[in-house]
Amino acid sequence: MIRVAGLRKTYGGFPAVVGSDFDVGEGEIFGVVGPNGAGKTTTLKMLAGLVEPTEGTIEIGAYAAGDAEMRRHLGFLPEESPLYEDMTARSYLRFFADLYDVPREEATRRTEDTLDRLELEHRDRRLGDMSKGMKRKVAIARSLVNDPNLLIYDEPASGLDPLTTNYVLEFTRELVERGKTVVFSAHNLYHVESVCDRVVIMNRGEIIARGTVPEIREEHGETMYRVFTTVPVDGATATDDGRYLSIVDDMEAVEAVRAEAEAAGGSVADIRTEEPSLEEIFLDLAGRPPAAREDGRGRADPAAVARADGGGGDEGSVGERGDRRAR
Ligand SMILES: Nc1ncnc2c1ncn2[C@@H]1O[C@H](COP(=O)(O)OP(=O)(O)OP(=O)(O)O)[C@@H](O)[C@H]1O
Repeated sequence: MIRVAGLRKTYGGFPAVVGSDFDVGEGEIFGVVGPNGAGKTTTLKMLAGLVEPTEGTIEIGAYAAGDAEMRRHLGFLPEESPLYEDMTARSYLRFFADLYDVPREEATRRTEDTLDRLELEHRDRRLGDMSKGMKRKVAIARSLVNDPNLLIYDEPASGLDPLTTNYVLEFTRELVERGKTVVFSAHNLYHVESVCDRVVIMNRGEIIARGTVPEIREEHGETMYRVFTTVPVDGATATDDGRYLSIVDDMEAVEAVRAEAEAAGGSVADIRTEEPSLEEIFLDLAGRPPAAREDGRGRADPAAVARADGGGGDEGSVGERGDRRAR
């Protein structure tokens, strides 16, 4: 549905997006991920035809990005959605439906359905008196008034509480189940991991990884193995339930732990694999923490998780991986 080739955007010589290439299939939910300043918003605005690329092409179905006919089938949710503060949710949505010439009855049905699904209460309250989460729901409903088949959502869940975030992400998934195509950006990698079919990871204007989350894991991540033995082996730590834990990064090392345990008269009691999260892969690729962690809205710090559960849980930590990899 979307074909992007050689896309580049510079602002007064500053490269915000550097030679992007990617395709998005019809009915796909596609994530554009990266830290603040990675070039996500610029990419999405170019897709929506709101920013002119410096170089490159964007085809959306049979149209070029920005084509007036294409825009009729597009719903864009900006990162910050300024709403007319004095309007109520209902009057605001009716206003936008009128701009798209949606018949009144149809518009009412469509917007009420969306607001029901998003559980927006107080639909006749002034937008200026609504919370951030409520405003975001109204903005999402606005992106759907023209029943578009392509939705471009810039950070749809950014800054929302966990419950509202969940609603928004689930709702985004539902849109795809209803046959729509969704491209959305996020700096919280967990949001993307839980929802997207495919992603591109951007950093400083560049795509540094792409594919499904399992593909990215396979290409860039490293599966770790937590091997529990009944006797101590070199480098293992004792667990609360009287076993010994070794963390290693390949099957050869697993076999070495097994051989050592058996030589000491013990055995391997359990082996658990541990897949790296997208965030851990990002850390490895970009070499610095994503913004999600900087603003405290990201996933829990894995090192803190490991500390809290004594290192014996299924979730590993970046620090732990680094420390034990030497085995
Ligand atoms: N209109 C503009 N003029 C000049 N520089 C810009 C403009 N818009 C974006 N930039 C710069 O381009 C880079 C990419 O910005 P962009 O907003 O696309 O990033 P982003 O990944 O969406 O970040 P965020 O998560 O903070 O929204 C940033 O360094 C930004 O400062």
